[in-house]
Amino acid sequence: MGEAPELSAQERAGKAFPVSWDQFHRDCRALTWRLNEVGPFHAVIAITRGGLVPAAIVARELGVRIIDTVCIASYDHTKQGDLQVLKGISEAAMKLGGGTGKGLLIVDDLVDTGKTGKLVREMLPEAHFATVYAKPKGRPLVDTFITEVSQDTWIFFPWDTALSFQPPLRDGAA
Ligand SMILES: O=P(O)(O)OC[C@H]1O[C@H](OP(=O)(O)OP(=O)(O)O)[C@H](O)[C@@H]1O
Ligand code: HPA
Ligand SMILES: [Mg+2]
Repeated sequence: MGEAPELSAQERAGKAFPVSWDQFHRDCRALTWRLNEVGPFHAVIAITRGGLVPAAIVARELGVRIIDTVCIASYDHTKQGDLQVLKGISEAAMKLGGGTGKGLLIVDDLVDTGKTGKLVREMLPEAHFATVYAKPKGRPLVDTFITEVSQDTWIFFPWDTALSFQPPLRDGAA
């Protein structure tokens, strides 16, 4: 008997949570309302690539113009592999955060298992970490987030999706 095919994280998740551009923008603005109570921040550090979009919106709302990136890859589409730091935090941003990240705001689209967030927190232990969405395993790592979804939910972001035809419920049943 052959081995069962390995399930992707998305397949394991089961439930789908699609997010439109409009919803994402609203959620980022709601996140900023909360962050405004915590700041001011010297700079925003976006965890690429998913953190780039919320970082742009949050930085615009908070009037922060210094934005740096930490480039980490872990999921190849929906399978999580080893974390790879492709680019670290710049020296200039490190200096602004006094070497520990104090006064810096780390932004990502979501925390899932928390592996990515943990790695960045280790680089900047005193920074504030904000994500738009959080799943229970990663939630303890995040200082501020907007919406929690269950661990068995897969979030579909608007930059990964497109509008497509859906057969009507009744006629489309196979
Ligand atoms: O909490 P974790 O289980 O570590 O997962 C969360 C991370 O996974 C996704 O990034 P991904 O590695 O897919 O890269 P991307 O941002 O370039 O899409 C997401 O944007 C988070 O950064
Ligand atoms: O639920 C998710 N959606 C999109 N990307 C992800 N990366 C980890 N978890 C997720
Ligand atoms: Mg990411």
